[in-house]
Amino acid sequence: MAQFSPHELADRLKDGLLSFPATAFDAQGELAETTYRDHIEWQSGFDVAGLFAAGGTGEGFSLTPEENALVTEWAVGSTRPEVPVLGSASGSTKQAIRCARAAEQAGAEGILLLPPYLTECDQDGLLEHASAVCSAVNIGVIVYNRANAIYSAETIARLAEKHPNLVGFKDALGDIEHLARVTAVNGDRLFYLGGLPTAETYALPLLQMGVSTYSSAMFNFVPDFALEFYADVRRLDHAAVQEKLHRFVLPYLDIRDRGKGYGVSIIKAGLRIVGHDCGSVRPPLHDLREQDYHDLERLVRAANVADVPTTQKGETR
Ligand SMILES: O=C([O-])C(=O)C[C@H](O)[C@@H](O)C(=O)[O-]
Repeated sequence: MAQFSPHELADRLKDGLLSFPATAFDAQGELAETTYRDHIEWQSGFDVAGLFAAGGTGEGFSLTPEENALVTEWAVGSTRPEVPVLGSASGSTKQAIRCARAAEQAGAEGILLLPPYLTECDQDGLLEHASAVCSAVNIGVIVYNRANAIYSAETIARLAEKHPNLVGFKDALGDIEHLARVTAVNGDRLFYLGGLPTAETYALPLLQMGVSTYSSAMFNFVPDFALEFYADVRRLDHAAVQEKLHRFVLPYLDIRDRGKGYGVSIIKAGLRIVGHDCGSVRPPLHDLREQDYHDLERLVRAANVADVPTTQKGETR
């Protein structure tokens, strides 16, 4: 049973950093329950506004619906009670409904609706898809504007009018005109969160457009740094944001951009480096190549963004 109404949830999420925990796998690529629960406990011990299980960084796209339900249940059971957990829904409309209902049953406070796979879709199709998921649950729903699910401002308005539990719009398109339309048409009926890869990069300029928070993938392994970055953004402290971009975020992007899918793989590498190993990524992603791993390790040390256990020093994987 959810503790927050959809609107209470939105109020809570919009003014704090959002955690998107990695999903832990064992050496065979199967879910690693204890490691995952430990990771959630660690992550929820920080001052985050919400925790999104099985999102993009959580490789939600590589989980079966049964695994998705388990991961959400474990997250709900391992987080601090004050930190709301949201589940994810993806794939066909039927599968997304199944995931959304399972998350609600597991005690999730909301759902992030990921894009459906493969096919292109027009606005009527997207409206029907998102509408079916919103109708299937009572908890809050956030749509993820990305890939084949690009919602027009009008589609969002129609969804918002029909479904009081649609509370948020997460953007990973990064098209300023599109975002301006969505925010102008929908105003404060929704809250807006940034979801471009390594969302810190865009956080300060997007705040001007009403995007008051973002999904921080790097929070997984440099939580203190990510929280300080968010605080700098909200204080509009340009100098502090620039300093952190130069010291860590930009050189981090240089490593992330060396491989497709590295946006997620680099998080698992970072977790290993800081001593919170959550295993490898699942195909179709692959882990960082050795040189990239070592470069990330050197960067984490040089930028002084996390403690690196001494046993990790110079260790090859
Ligand atoms: O679904 C997710 O995990 C995210 O949206 C995380 C993002 O990919 C992004 O915001 C990031 O990399 O910080």
